[in-house]
Amino acid sequence: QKVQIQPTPQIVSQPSGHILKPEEVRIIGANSADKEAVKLLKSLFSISESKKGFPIYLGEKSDKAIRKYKSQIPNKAEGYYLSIEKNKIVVAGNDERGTYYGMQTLKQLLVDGKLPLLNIKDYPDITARGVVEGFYGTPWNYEDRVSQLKFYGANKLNTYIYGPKDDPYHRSPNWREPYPAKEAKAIKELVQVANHNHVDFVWAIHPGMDIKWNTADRDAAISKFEAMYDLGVRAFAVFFDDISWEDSNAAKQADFLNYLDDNFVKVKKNVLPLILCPTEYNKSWSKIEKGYLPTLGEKLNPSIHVMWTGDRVISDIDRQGLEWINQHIKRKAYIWWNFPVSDYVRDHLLMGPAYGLDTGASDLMSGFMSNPMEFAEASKVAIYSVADYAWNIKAYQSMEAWERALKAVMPNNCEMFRVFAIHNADLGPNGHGYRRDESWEFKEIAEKYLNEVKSGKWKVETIADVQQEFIQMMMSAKTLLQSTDNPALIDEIEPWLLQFRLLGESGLALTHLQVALEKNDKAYFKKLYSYIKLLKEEMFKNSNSLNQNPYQPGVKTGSLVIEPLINNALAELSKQYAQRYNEELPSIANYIPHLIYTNLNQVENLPIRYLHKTISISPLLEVLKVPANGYVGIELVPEQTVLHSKINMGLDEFPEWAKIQVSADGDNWTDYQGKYNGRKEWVGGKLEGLYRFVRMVNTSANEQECYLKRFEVKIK
Ligand SMILES: C=CCNC1=N[C@@H]2[C@@H](O)[C@H](O)[C@@H](CO)O[C@@H]2S1
Repeated sequence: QKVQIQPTPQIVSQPSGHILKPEEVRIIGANSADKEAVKLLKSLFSISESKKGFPIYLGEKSDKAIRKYKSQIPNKAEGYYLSIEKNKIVVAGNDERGTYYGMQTLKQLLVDGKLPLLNIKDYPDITARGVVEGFYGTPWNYEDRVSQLKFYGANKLNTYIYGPKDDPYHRSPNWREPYPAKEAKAIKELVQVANHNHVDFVWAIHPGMDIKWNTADRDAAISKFEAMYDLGVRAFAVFFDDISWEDSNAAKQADFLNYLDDNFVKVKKNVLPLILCPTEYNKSWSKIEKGYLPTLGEKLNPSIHVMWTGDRVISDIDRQGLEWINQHIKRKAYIWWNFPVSDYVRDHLLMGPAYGLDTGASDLMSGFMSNPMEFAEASKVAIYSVADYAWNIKAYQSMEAWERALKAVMPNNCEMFRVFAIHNADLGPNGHGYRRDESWEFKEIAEKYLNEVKSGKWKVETIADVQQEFIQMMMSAKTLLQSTDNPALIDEIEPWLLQFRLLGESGLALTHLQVALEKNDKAYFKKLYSYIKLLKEEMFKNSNSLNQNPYQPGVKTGSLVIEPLINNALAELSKQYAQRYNEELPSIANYIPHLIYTNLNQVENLPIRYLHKTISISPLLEVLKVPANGYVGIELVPEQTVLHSKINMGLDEFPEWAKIQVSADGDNWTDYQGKYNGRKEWVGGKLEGLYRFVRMVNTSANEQECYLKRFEVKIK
């Protein structure tokens, strides 16, 4: 039988039977072996004081206790040799972390009081593997982080990079200031938890918003690093991402990093190599001829890592893209993979498989970090898969890892969790154009069902298949809401569970509309229709009260297949009702008629929200580049009376290069007079007449930049 080990080991022998868990064990090498490994071993077995216990040899390749097995140990950082035999067990690490990982594997193999007889030679493909808490939004809390660090230890992830954008002591305005006592204490404790789980705690500083290239700010960074060093931090990063491009001077950034390297990292000796998050951090933003990346490649001390998100901000990672970047930065890219981060699609959860990762790229990366969602527990599904990928790249299978991840996160309800996860994977339309597959096992039935609804010739078994899926959604939501195996997870995803249950229920009711038509029961149809309306009103209420945030407020679930299926079938069946009974029912399918209006491909996929007569563009987190005659705005379908508009471009005053304009036909434009309010937002008032377009346009002759923090229009 095949043993299942996470992450997938490099070399495992075929098990030749098993032994029962020894009553008592004797540890040979306890005082020289890695102490966390010893602690883990003692937590698994009862230790006999006398000589008669079952021998477990534990230690690193330089230890006497395992000298006999030295030649079996892979000569790779964090590698280990594990052998489970009838009369002994050997856990031998190439280094301390290797021994610890050998013990983590042994722990996984101890199932139902039995151990398989086998031997393993194992080691990681990628040196630095883990998570960068680098998202916008509510930073993880202390308990989240402790739980994460333990999860990383168990899954052989060795790095956690602390860089939450919304921590004012990581970024502006207080990157120069030491943490207040309470926060400092928490970080000190987290570093200790990290050490107990063999995770390198990397503290990142983000000076880019207001750094001055002078000795004062250089030394401010050093003194902040010293303060973090005093809290136990032994690994550091410097982030220059998402800042205005004037400050993205590669030579200055490189000098700054080299100065920190020469005057802090190299001086301290026990500090890991520095990590830089560059401004030009993906290929779509790079203009090699301008020299940003080549300058970093030339000037940065060779030991400094350079982070990279791939061909785009949110991107698959492949060999070709890695070869491209590595040649320019003259080192192996340290990947910051923007999955399952959802800070640009906050109304969605990303619970699907981690795919789009090249299994032929193990020699091209120095690090692989997942940038997760603000929901720590929910992010573990993807983080688990990233752990499997980064440890053994060629063996990685995203779907298989995903199945195991679901079980790891919800051990007692993984089947119900799977129903939820499979229908909560895609992000919906977004500014990055990044999409994920969703409901892939239901798509075919959904297609068949909708075609049968349209033709009016539906089959009972198709309806039964669809009813089964909708009922399972309700069962999943209810079971998970009442589950106890991971309460922190349920707290995080509760809004989506409530929505998921209602979506399933509305789907089920929908199938009964067909029953009503079959029985020619007009009254029943109308009762069902108003029932579905009630369900949708409750979903609307959820979406306007839960998970509220200034970016993508609300709760979207099943948005790729299930929700459109229900809306399309509903529209179709109410049409059939109208034809049969010559009576129109009020439309309750929730489509938004209004559109984004732009010639900028950075924002062409941004979703439009429509709520209480206000139409708004989903905000962008990154810097928006607007070439001459570039514009972004809203197309009102059909034309409307504009009552009020608000636009926030993240600039202190309204730029002279921009104009706000309106038009009825998209050809003749009129200036829309407005002014800045106290919150540096442009505000425009009521307009006479009907308009179809409202836009911001760059009327200058050069490319300009701004942010798109808010763009909304209120109609009559
Ligand atoms: C290699 C550097 C990556 N830096 C990034 N900063 C931003 C992150 O803070 C966001 O979470 C992420 C998703 O919205 O987009 C870019 S990715």
